[in-house]
Amino acid sequence: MEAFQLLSRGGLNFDKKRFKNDVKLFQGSASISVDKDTQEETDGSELPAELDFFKYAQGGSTSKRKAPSKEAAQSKKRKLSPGPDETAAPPLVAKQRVTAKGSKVPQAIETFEELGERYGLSNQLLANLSKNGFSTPTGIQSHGVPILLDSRDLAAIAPTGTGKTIAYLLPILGTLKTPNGKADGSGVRAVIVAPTRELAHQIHNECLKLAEGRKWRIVLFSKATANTLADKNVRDKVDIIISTPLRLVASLQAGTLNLNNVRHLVLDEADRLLDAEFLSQIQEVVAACSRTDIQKAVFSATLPAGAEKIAMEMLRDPIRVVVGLKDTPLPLITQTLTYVRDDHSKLPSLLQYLAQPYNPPLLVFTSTQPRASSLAEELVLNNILNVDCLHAGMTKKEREDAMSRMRKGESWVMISTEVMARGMDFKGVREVINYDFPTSVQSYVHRIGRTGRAGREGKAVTYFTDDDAPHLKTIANVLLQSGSTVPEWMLKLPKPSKMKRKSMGKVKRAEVVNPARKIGRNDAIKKRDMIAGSKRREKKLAAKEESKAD
Ligand SMILES: Nc1ncnc2c1ncn2[C@@H]1O[C@H](COP(=O)(O)OP(=O)(O)OP(=O)(O)O)[C@@H](O)[C@H]1O
Repeated sequence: MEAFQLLSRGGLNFDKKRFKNDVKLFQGSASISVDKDTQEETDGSELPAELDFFKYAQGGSTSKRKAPSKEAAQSKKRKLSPGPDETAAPPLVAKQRVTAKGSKVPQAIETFEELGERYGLSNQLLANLSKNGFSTPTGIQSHGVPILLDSRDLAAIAPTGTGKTIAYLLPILGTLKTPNGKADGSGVRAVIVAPTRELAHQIHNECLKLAEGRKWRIVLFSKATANTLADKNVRDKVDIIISTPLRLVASLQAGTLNLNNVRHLVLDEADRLLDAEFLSQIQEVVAACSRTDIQKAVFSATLPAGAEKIAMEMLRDPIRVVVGLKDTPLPLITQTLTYVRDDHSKLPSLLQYLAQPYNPPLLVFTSTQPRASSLAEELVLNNILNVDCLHAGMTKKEREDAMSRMRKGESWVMISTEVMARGMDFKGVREVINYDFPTSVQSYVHRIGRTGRAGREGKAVTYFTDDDAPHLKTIANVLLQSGSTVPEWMLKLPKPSKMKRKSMGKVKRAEVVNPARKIGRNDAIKKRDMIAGSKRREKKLAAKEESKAD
């Protein structure tokens, strides 16, 4: 059985003693990095003297550490080899614990074929699963699919990259049966909501692959398609809409969309959709889905208590499934917390990191759009190859182009903001760098979850400065929970107050990552082109000289 399935499958009693060798394999990764001008290396027991965190901590030592740099050794082994999707699955693994709470929980499946026997899932759907390489269900698929096919409401919490998309798409397609609502009256029958355009697009693609061979009309809701669907005759033939909340609400308010035949409503990245920014839009969508027998499901890798309460109130007699530990990254991701003295020291640290062989594509998260653009420019000016940037301040076309380069493996370093943190599935991303500290545990879990997908190994590095220190313990606990070892002094830091927790990652940072450089984007591009031109001329000249010598 593939490592991915093993890792993410259910198994109610995870016996740590019995699997102690596997457990060991998961441990020993939170560490510690490179000691040059701007970064300090720390190990499990001692605190670098320069770190002034004792103002937060009670106890610990001030002596300098002497631990060897495990990171440096590892980086020597790294190869610069862009190849988005070919990473091998890891050789281990332990089963993840699954808890399913609710009344009359349906039995989980072991194989997709059981769905044919138990629920009459069509051979075509089963064939499409296998055609896409989905031979064995993951944990959330084993447990979640029967629940949804039993027409139950579901709150599903499962780690990043463990196949939640298929867990809700498969039952929807399995239940819709005939296309164009012939048997079910007219009008859209399923709505899937996602927080970003890019994620909605990705879900749409997954849905098309799974639906291949059937004539279901599956629409990615955009300005253009919303206009087309304003015509009721067209709209009535649509089976599934995949959309961001705002787009749906705009059409509902314009009276050009009707959701009163919707039988399935899925909120992907539910905690994000139920936060203050989206909540009223989601409430409007839910209210518009007026069928009393509608099935609702919420999915996410994280579901903090507040969001869970709202979700549970929205669902009817729900079953709550949790795979692994809530709000916890997969142990497949090697996590590192790296000290950098201050914000200005991050750029040299990153350049130093990129000067070593690394595994592209690499995803780098900044806290704001201007910082993402500024960092991308700086990398280009420093001759880093194939740098790209994607944030919500870019035009639709720019975002689509950046996505397309990323999918084709043409981007080696992608700089982004929270917009890319959730749901995006680039299987080949092997390294994530949190250039700016995440704003919450959830943000951390989702950002680093862009690597370590579908059973592959990944690596996540998080830079922290003195300003981030009050929140270090919160993230250190996440590392610990996911099986990484964490320096003891970090765990001795006091717990931040509720007030403090809210300020996590919200340090005031300059818009430009290199304040020494005050040039605009155009100047940066000009300079890059000039450098490239001069290199080309040099090469030409050298070639001429060579041929003369011959
Ligand atoms: N049964 C399966 N076997 C093998 N691969 C699978 C299976 N199900 C899904 N995958 C693959 O796993 C990857 C991750 O799936 P998906 O994007 O649905 O994860 P997710 O749990 O929704 O992650 P996130 O929380 O980040 O949104 C995808 O590339 C998908 O094709």
